[in-house]
Amino acid sequence: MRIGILTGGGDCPGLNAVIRAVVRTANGRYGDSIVGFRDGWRGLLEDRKVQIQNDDRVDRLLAKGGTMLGTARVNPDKLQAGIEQIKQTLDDNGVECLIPIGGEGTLTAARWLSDEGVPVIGVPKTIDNDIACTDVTFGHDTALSIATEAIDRLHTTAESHQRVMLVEVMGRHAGWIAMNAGMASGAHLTLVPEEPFDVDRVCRMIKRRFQHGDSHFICVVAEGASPDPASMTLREGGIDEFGHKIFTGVAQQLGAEIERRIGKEVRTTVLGHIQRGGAPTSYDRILATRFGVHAAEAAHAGESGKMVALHGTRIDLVPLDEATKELKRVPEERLREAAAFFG
Ligand SMILES: Nc1ncnc2c1ncn2[C@@H]1O[C@H](COP(=O)(O)OP(=O)(O)OP(=O)(O)O)[C@@H](O)[C@H]1O
Ligand SMILES: O=P(O)(O)OC[C@H]1O[C@](O)(CO)[C@@H](O)[C@@H]1O
Ligand SMILES: [Mg+2]
Repeated sequence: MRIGILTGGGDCPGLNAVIRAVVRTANGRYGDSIVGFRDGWRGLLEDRKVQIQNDDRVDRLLAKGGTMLGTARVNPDKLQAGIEQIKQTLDDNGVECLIPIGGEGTLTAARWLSDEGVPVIGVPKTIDNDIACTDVTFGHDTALSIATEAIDRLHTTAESHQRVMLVEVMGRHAGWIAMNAGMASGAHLTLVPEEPFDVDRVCRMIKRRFQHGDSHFICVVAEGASPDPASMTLREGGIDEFGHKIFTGVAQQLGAEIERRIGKEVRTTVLGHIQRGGAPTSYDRILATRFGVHAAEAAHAGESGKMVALHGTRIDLVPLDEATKELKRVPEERLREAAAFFG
């Protein structure tokens, strides 16, 4: 059998571990050959590929961050217009099943292809952990560890200067990184995209904490968090060529507003792409590896239109249709748990 593989959307620690596991399983167990397409869907539109051998080089990918195949975003309209080209490239390369590894965008495109009759098995990735139908995506644990360590460090410098520290973490539509990192590092407030925040309430919490004699205030802010429009207006950034909202720095703007309203000294740290770079944690290496093994097995078993998913400790197959219907946001009860430590 011949399997195609690609990585799409933002990179994420563990992508290489999936590629390695697909190759080791499909080739080692069944003698399948694997062709990798470069730079996400773009590689399929432009027929840019690499034959991936089951060799030492691939074996050493386990702990390496990033993706050996490269990744890219493609305007969804251009992608749709190129669907015949993609099918042609797959035919020309004798691909019998495609394994796209990506977030909700990549997996939505995978679903289109599957609807067009192309055998596809998706693998969910994203540090944001916002893919439905799977308990967790690989990459999240690594990003969380990096964010937690950073916030741990901010505690000591904030205490020394009696400052308010705002830490902006990734999380475009969902606040999983913010909420989990906030809880793991003992932050005093976490702001997430799921709930608009009220600036006056944030200011009241800060004032109260200092009035009680506490010496610092740490607030984790997801990049996609936004204020209640009645309480503050964020700068507009517009939409990029791939259809994504351009963020204008919510933490920085909130920090300026806090200083203006209550005169407290604020410092803002934006963790940015540091959260996505470097080696995956052992948890992510294992999850990515298990996803890769199961994706290869599913492809070989003739499954299609499915995504591998973690349920408890088991890896299952779920319909791509279900997985791409809506994003997995932080539910109310998790926000309530986190709120027990606010203030
Ligand atoms: N709604 C959509 N329908 C079809 N294809 C899409 C859609 N959204 C995105 N895509 C395609 O999938 C590619 C990857 O999507 P996107 O940039 O959102 O990354 P992703 O896979 O969701 O990962 P990330 O977690 O970084 O967002 C896009 O560049 C585009 O080609
Ligand atoms: O690498 P880029 O294109 O700046 O994308 C950043 C986005 O990708 C993610 O890391 C993953 O979806 C988001 O958290 C973030 O908003
Ligand atoms: Mg996306």
